[in-house]
Amino acid sequence: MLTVKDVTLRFGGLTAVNNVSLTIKQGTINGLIGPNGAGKTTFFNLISGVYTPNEGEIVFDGVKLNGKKCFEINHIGMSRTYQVINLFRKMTVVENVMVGLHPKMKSGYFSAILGTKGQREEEKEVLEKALDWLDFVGLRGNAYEMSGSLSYGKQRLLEIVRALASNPKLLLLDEPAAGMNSKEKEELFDILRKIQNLGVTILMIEHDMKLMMGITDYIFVLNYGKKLAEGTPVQIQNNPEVIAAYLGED
Ligand SMILES: Nc1ncnc2c1ncn2[C@@H]1O[C@H](COP(=O)(O)OP(=O)(O)OP(=O)(O)O)[C@@H](O)[C@H]1O
Repeated sequence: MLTVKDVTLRFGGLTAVNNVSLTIKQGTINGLIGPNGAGKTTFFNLISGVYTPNEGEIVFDGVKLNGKKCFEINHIGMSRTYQVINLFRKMTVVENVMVGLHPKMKSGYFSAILGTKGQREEEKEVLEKALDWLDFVGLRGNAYEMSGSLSYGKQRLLEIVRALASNPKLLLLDEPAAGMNSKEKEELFDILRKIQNLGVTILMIEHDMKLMMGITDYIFVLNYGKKLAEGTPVQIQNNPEVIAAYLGED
């Protein structure tokens, strides 16, 4: 569903992503790992349209992405979360999810201003859908709290569900478990499985190796901008080059 071919991105003299090729299969959970500065977030920024590659090609669901803007890529079915939490902190939890749903609303700008019956009904539908999504990640009880007042782990879940609300085919998660305690990580594990069961493909950056090795079908390893290895979690854990560069002997 996603094919990246010989992609390179340079920041001046620094080659942050260096001739990387990979393929992601529909319905799988994929990990992207590697040491700090390896180019993982830059790689996410490339496939989600924040940057355009200097060289190479990115094809998603049959569409070439090079040169497309983030919102266009979102429309064709890719959504993402960020390493730094990026919620509307002064909006309620449910409103944050409604923002994720709004691009799908049918009624136009003028009916929104005039508050027509159709528009009010659609708002109600959007609210109900948003509440259903909150149920999906166990946040319905927090629906009317300010999102900025949620615990860190819950804010991460809210980011994920907001990204999911636009019904992506591919979901990119940048360090979803960062700052979570072990109970929250267990919940995240179950939620990731549920997302996979919805038919959504996942690519995630994560430093928690227990979570990564337990949940992913396939892992890609970056080191100094280059792809060092790819394989199943067992293959990656036993790869001497990956152990030397990133995982360590333990
Ligand atoms: N906008 C930018 N301008 C210049 N250099 C950048 C920019 N963004 C990232 N870099 C550099 O590109 C390299 C890759 O960074 P990137 O953030 O993609 O790594 P990462 O693998 O995500 O690291 P981490 O695990 O620390 O988040 C680093 O050397 C970084 O300093």
